[in-house]
Amino acid sequence: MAKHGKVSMAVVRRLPKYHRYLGELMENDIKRISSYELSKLTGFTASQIRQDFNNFGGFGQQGYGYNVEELYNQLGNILGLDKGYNTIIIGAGNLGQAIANYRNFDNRGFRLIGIFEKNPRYMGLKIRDIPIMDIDELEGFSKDHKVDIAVITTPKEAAQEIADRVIALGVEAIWNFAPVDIKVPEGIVVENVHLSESLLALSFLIKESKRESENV
Ligand SMILES: NC(=O)c1ccc[n+]([C@@H]2O[C@H](COP(=O)([O-])OP(=O)(O)OC[C@H]3O[C@@H](n4cnc5c(N)ncnc54)[C@H](O)[C@@H]3O)[C@@H](O)[C@H]2O)c1
Repeated sequence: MAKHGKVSMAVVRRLPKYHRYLGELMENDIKRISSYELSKLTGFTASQIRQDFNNFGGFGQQGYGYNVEELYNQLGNILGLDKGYNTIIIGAGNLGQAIANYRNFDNRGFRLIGIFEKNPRYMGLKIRDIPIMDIDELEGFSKDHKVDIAVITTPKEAAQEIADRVIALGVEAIWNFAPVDIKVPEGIVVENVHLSESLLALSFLIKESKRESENV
């Protein structure tokens, strides 16, 4: 299993789920929770949860469980949500616009500061007050703004070139939606979101579940 620092990627993938459930518990004014209750919510075993948290020193207290708000904040810090990231989107088509319109990313510290496009018909338009700019303005823009994350929502043919371009400008993290595995130098992080791969996995699961019910 791949590791990120000392922590395995499997743990990294579970952290956002814990964080989301804890956020919901806070909304419902629940102050503390045992690992058993957290396991019923998340579907992970209680020992898995304790092991996961032990990677970061462990947070619970024997006989008390976890303080929901404290754990939520600590996991948020571990996920880096306390930092705040300047984010740009490249490709203002269907998906780029949908992401730009989603306010929740901003609420979590992913500040959208610019949208870039090559199609002239989008120039001068804004999404939630963020201007859509010509892709040729990217270099000038990044002289005045520190960009932490670039979201790539261009067709796959343009994705690698866009990635190289933003990396040359100092961007260290890419959230890539184009169905291509972008190559990056060491030290640059990429999170690929390949929606069609997820859909194919769903198709497989449908097939398996039908097969199992037919065999019952
Ligand atoms: N829409 C979805 O639900 C979905 C699902 C799975 C995967 N994807 C992937 O996400 C990406 C975007 O999909 P979409 O549906 O939004 O496509 P789209 O065609 O609506 O939008 C892509 C936009 O990128 C722009 N673009 C192209 N080259 C560019 C460049 N060099 N610089 C700046 N902008 C450039 C185009 O002008 C266009 O506006 C694609 O790679 C697609 O395969 C989308």
